[in-house]
Amino acid sequence: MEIRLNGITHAYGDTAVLRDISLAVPSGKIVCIVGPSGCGKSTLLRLMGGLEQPSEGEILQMGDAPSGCLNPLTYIFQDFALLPWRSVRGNVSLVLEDHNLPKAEVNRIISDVLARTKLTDFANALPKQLSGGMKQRVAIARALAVNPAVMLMDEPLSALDSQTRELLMDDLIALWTRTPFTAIYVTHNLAEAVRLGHSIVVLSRRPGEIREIVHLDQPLSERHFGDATLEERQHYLWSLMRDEARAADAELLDV
Ligand SMILES: Nc1ncnc2c1ncn2[C@@H]1O[C@H](COP(=O)(O)OP(=O)(O)OP(=O)(O)O)[C@@H](O)[C@H]1O
Repeated sequence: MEIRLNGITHAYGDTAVLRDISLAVPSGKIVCIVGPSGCGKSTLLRLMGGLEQPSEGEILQMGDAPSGCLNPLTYIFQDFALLPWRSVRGNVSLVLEDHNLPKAEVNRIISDVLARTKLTDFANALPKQLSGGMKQRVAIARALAVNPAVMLMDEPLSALDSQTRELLMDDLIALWTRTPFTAIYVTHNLAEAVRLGHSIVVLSRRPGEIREIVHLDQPLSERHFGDATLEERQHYLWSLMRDEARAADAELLDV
């Protein structure tokens, strides 16, 4: 399934947050969204997920969801949002409970997503026993369990330390390489954007407008930490954002 945004403009009261955003998120690709603090990245994700309606413009879902899709649009947040009293398996099974699936199918799905996220040996552990990186892998397993058409990822790695972030990026690349998924990935972190994005949408400061869409052709599986081409792209992104980020920072301090 592809998502298309046509002329999305959004305001909260008198505060203009997004202006005239038109964008296509192709099936099987990861589109990153970067931009200065407060430019409307999370708002854009909420609009795409249908949690809020835009003031102007339309958001289209084109094409069919994948077979076996139980929830077309699924969020992954930075705070994991796990139920502390449920095991890893119990947190994943939660999203399958209202779908009247045969028990054997539920077990098959859970075993599959735990294997894909390397959590099989931790199926019975409670969240408090897990590191931050493992907790986020549970959240990813839970998202994959519903076989979503599009994953809406809001700063999914930003609560993790830099080494764990590297490991999770490798995991996400391995997951995507095995079975390509469609994702919109909001991040502050330009290193994440150039590692994971097939394209990177650079927003201006609020009200967020598209400054540029940067396309990266290098296959995800060939993108590695310290890669010179990626570093060059990262510098380019920062050159697009630097002045606006400084202005947005000053604006926030004035409030
Ligand atoms: N429900 C709301 N009601 C009123 N204003 C809101 C609401 N949600 C967000 N805003 C405002 O809209 C603007 C954009 O917020 P948003 O969280 O989308 O930006 P962001 O780019 O994701 O920010 P950050 O980079 O800090 O995570 C901010 O000024 C924020 O205060």
